[in-house]
Amino acid sequence: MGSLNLPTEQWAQVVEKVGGPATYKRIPVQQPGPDEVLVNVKYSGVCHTDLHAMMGDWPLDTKPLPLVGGHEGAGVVVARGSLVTDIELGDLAGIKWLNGSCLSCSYCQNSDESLCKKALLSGYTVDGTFQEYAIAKAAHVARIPKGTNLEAVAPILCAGITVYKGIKESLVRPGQTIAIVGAGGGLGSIAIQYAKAMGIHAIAIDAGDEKRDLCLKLGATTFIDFTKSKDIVADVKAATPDGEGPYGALLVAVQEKPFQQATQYLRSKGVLVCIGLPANANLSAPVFDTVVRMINIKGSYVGNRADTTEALDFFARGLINVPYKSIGLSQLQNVYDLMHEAKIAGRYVVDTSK
Ligand SMILES: NC(=O)c1ccc[n+]([C@@H]2O[C@H](COP(=O)([O-])OP(=O)(O)OC[C@H]3O[C@@H](n4cnc5c(N)ncnc54)[C@H](O)[C@@H]3O)[C@@H](O)[C@H]2O)c1
Ligand SMILES: [Zn+2]
Ligand SMILES: [Zn+2]
Repeated sequence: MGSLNLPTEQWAQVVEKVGGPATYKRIPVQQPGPDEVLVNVKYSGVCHTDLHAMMGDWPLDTKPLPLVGGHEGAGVVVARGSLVTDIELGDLAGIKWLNGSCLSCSYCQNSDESLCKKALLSGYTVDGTFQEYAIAKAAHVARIPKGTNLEAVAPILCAGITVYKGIKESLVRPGQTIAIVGAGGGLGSIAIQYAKAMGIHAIAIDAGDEKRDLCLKLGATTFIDFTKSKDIVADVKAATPDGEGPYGALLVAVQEKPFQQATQYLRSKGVLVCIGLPANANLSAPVFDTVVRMINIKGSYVGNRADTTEALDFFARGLINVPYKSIGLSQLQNVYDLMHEAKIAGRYVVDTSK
């Protein structure tokens, strides 16, 4: 194994029981296995998924507690296993939700790596990036170009990849309109900019003046406040040129209701892309309408390695300005509290040095 000088202990945020809170404490620095790298995480974005993981919201077990969350980690490679030859010590790298996958099952062969049954999930089935030193499979770490601002790029590693892939899955084309539901949050605010960069009009749906101002500043064509609108379906349709509704809807909200509404305002042949993962939520739609209006309903789950490279390339070209606020890793629980109340416009990024 090759490595730079490493400490034996580090600061981390550790979840010790379901429901939290996360505890800021010293833990040992781990060594990477033969096909892994150790990344000195400088900054990590805080995704709503981290909060779902701590709260035990999903029908999918985490690794046995204690768990270190986090999966938008941007940093520097400081150690690599003996089999790793294509990333150097000192290179910039990103740890994403998909920490590793088997690379040989039929899903991996088809580049649907997120569907791999042996996938390792950062901050969920393996310890993640809310620590100073985190491990990932070398094949899966994102290659980040030299000179990149690690604080600004961190949210691309989950939010960016996920919404970029989701917009592609929506099949919405340049010149057409997409509805982004949950547009003022982390995924949503970044989705507005990918849509804009791809030449797609975005109808942003969320709540409150701060999120409205942010969405419009980031390039949304229209903002609809779901707490004020008397008829969301009518308002969304009215925001499209022919009144028929958008070609696609990207659901990044953390409540069930908007998933049900979306099939009603999509234009015929429209595509509903489900990305948000509210706890215990179900999705139903009238069969008759779905058939005769040819509505498509699909899920989209992060992205593969090519999506990662492409999403980072949009960032590198200056097309995506992640709206983030920075805070010390020690303050993570405060971010979770704000997130739980839907009070975060954009993304929080934690700095692992404080
Ligand atoms: N599918 C995937 O691969 C994937 C990847 C990352 C995150 N996620 C999930 O996406 C969701 C969003 O994550 P985030 O980090 O952006 O969360 P966030 O808390 O930053 O944003 C969620 C937003 O949804 C808004 N919202 C709530 N109810 C709404 C409603 N009825 N209509 C419109 N907006 C509403 C909130 O006001 C908030 O702004 C989470 O459930 C997360 O787990 C999925
Ligand atoms: Zn995430
Ligand atoms: Zn696989």
